[in-house]
Amino acid sequence: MMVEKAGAQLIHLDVMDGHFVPNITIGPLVVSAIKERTNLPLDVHLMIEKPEQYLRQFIDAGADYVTIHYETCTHLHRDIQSIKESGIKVGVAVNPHTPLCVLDDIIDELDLVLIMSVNPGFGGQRFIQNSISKIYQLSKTLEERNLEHIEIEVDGGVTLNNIKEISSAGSDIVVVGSAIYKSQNPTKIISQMNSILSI
Ligand SMILES: O=C(CO)[C@@H](O)[C@H](O)COP(=O)(O)O
Repeated sequence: MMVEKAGAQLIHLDVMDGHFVPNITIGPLVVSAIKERTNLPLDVHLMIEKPEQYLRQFIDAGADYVTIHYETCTHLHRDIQSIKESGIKVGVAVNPHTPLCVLDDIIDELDLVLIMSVNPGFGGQRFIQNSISKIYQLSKTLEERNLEHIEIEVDGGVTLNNIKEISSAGSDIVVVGSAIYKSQNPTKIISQMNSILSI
């Protein structure tokens, strides 16, 4: 896989259902086909309503992380436990309008928090600048609560121009779509980003 050879560390897969977000992408069959073509961890981001009905299928398809949205889960704690019981990593994503405090009572159950830095649904959008203070705030909270093993992931509008600021604010994982896939030279972009991040 090109991005793996170029130095990507993880494959982030956007699953969209045309309900929670106004776009439709892939399902478990595609996740399992990608699993066969890479050794990188698969980070499956479920932008779907009623994710609890589909967790088993994405776990069986080979997800190493499953991330569900705070906004789609009526019984978030139960859904987190279902993912954890399968032995893979669990993440919770928050939309740009959702304050981090909604995670206060479940955050210690998590492996990852995904801060959406665009409104979910489409690639190619502009990074929402307020996300920087959100990343700082989460990073500070994790430090204060002795939860620094929880990874902070940032998704949407990441480019060569802002990746340093995003990383310095405290993110551990940055998801990059258009900046790589719409580039004339994706390998070079990955290598430049890795060098900015000292990877
Ligand atoms: O989940 C989403 C959008 O819903 C993101 O993963 C974006 O698709 C990332 O793409 P760019 O913003 O980097 O183009």
